[in-house]
Amino acid sequence: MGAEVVIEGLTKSFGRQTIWRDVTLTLPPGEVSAMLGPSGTGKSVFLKSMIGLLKPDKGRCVINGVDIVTCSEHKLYEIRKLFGVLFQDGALFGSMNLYDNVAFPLREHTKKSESEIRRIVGEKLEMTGLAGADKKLPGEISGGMRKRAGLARALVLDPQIILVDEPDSGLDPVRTAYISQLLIDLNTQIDATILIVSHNINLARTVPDNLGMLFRKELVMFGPREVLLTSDEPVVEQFLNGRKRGPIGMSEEKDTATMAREEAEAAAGHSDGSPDEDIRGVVPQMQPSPGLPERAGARRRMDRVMRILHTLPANAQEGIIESLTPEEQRHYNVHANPRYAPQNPAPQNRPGLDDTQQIPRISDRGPVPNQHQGQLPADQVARIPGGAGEGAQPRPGGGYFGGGGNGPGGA
Ligand SMILES: Nc1ncnc2c1ncn2[C@@H]1O[C@H](COP(=O)(O)OP(=O)(O)OP(=O)(O)O)[C@@H](O)[C@H]1O
Repeated sequence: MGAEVVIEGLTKSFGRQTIWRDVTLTLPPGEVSAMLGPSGTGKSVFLKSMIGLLKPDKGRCVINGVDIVTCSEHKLYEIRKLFGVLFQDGALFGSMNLYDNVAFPLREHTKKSESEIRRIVGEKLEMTGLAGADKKLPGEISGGMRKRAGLARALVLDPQIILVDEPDSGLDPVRTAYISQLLIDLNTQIDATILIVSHNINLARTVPDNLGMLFRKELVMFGPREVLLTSDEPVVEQFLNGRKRGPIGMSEEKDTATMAREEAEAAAGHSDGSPDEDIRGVVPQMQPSPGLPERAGARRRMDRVMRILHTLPANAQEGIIESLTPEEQRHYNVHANPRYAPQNPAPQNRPGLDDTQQIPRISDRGPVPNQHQGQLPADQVARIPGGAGEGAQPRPGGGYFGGGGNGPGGA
C-alpha cells in the first residue's frame, strides 16, 4: 500500500508574496486525491513543496515518519525515492528515445543490470499502453503519448506516492479520459497514493476519492469527494460549474462590488454565457477497466468515509449513502434519507437502489441547504456501527470497520 502523507500548517511564500498559508490535510494511503484551484493559486508550488524541490516557510509534511521540511538532505534524498512525479509536459529528455527516458531513473538511482532494466522498462511501457513505441523520440509522438511516457518513467522505481501535475494539459477531452482511466488502473494495480493537480472539472468529478481546493492563499476544503461535489461554498460552486459569476475573477479574485453587480445583472436576466444547469451533486466514480480486480483504495476509502460520515455536511452524507448499493447500505447499517423519495415525481433510476430508495439528484431539489451549518437532526443522522467491538462486522474482503478515523479536514 502507498504511503500516507500528513501535511500540517504548511505555508509557502516567495519573498513578500504568500502563495498559500496554513495548509493542513492528510492524503490517505493508497487513495487517489485531487487538488483543484484557479490558475496561479499555487498548485504546482504545492506539489514541488511535497517533494522538497521547494522549501516551505513553516509547517510539516510527514511521510513514513520523516518531516521533509526539516529533515537532512540525505533523508530527503531517500524519501524522494518513494515518489514518482508526472510533470505537465512529461519532462522527457528530447534527445533520448522512450526506452532510455523510462530507463533513466533506474540507471541513475539503482545498480540494476541492463537485462533487469529491460524487463522493468518493458513492463511499465506495457502498463501505459506504449509497448512497441520504445524507439520513438519524444518529438515524434503525440502529447498524450508523452504524458504516458512520463507516467511510465514515474513508475520505474515502484513509487509509493505518485504526483501528477495537470494530466489533462494540452490534451483533448477524450485523451484526458484515457489518461484518467490509466491513473485509476495504476492505482488499482500498484495501490500507490496519488495526488493529481488539475483544473479539469470532469476529471475532478469522476476520478479522485478525495478532493481539495486552493483559493485566496488557503485550502478552502479537503475531504471525501462528496463533500466538495455537493458544496454550496461560492468558490467551489463557481469552479465546478465553470461560471464567470462568483468570487473567482480573471486575475484570481473579485471585489465584493463587482460580485454584487454581476448578481444584479444575472437577476435582471443578463446571460454571461455561463451554463444554466447546476452540475453539483455526486456522480459515479470512474471504475478500474474491466478485467482488473476491485480497487483496494476504494474499498478502504469506503470504510474510512463511513467511519467519519456523521462528521460530514448533510448533503455529502446523503450523496455518500445514495451511492451505496442496497447491500452496502445494509452492511454499514445506513439508509437513504426517505425525506425526498415520496416527493419526487419522476425519479431517475439509479442502479443499486430499489423504487423506494430512488432519490432525486441534488440539482433536482431546488436550492441546496447550507451544509456547513451544524449537523443533521439526530433522527436523520446515519447510524454507524461503533468501534471494533459491538456492531463491527467482518468485511467480505477481510478486516473490520469501526474505530479511529480522521476528522473531515483529514479526509
Ligand atoms: N520559483 C518561483 N519563484 C517565485 N515565484 C514563483 C516560483 N514558482 C511559482 N511562483 C509563483 O507562485 C504562484 C503560483 O504558481 P503555480 O505555478 O504553483 O500556480 P498553479 O496554481 O499551479 O497555476 P496553473 O494552474 O496556472 O499551473 C505564481 O504567482 C507564480 O508566479
